[in-house]
Amino acid sequence: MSRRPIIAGNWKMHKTIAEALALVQEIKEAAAGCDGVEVAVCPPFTALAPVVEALRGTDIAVGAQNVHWEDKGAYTGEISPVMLRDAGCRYVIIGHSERRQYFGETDENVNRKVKAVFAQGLTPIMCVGETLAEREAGVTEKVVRTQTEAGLAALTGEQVAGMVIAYEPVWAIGTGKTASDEDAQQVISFIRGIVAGLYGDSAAGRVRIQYGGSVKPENAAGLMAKPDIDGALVGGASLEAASFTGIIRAVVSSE
Ligand SMILES: O=C(CO)COP(=O)(O)O
Repeated sequence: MSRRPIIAGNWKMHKTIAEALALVQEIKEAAAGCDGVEVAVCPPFTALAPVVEALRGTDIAVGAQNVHWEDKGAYTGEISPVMLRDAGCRYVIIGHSERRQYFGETDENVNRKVKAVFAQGLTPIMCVGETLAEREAGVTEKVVRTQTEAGLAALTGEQVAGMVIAYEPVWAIGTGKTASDEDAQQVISFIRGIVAGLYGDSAAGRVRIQYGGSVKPENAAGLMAKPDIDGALVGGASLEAASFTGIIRAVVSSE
């Protein structure tokens, strides 16, 4: 089963509109011809519509970094799936560890958001991953299983097959510490097994599962060469065109 890898840049809380437009212009030029992988950028909300406009006519997709589960209502400060579709998004990152850690995101809310995003025809990038304390306590699989099962509850097999899951060990995010290729492969293959148990082999064979956590041009090819790793969710290295496109090229050449 061949799955097209997806390299997505999670810009987090970085870039004004002008900076965002300058970055996507460079990415657009440098990523032209990298057809073997799908490329996506996830700017902050304020830059979504201008970035969508700047990327019109290219294959580069745009994603948001969070969403509310209701389509509209009295939820001051929130952004709905309808609004993200309206802005031209294709993807939505849901359940990032920074949202779990700093903003009280729960597994239950992740699941609500995943379902709400599908209802608007958008594709979730659902994040799971253990903290350092959890890894050291030997409960990585337990934590990842709980997050994955709760996040994927009550979906259809076709929905799961079409979505993206990102395995991001919290201890590897922004720390410069990357999971070894083998450790990342092991947990990602474990997640694929959970999907198989819940939704069958067909969905498990099609769902794309990314690795995220200090991915750089130097370590991307080794990670992507692993059989179950279908791309990367890139933080810091996605903020500069040279490093982001370096990752894309490393992945294209390892395919
Ligand atoms: O959180 C991440 C992507 O969502 C990873 O961030 P870094 O690539 O900066 O470690």
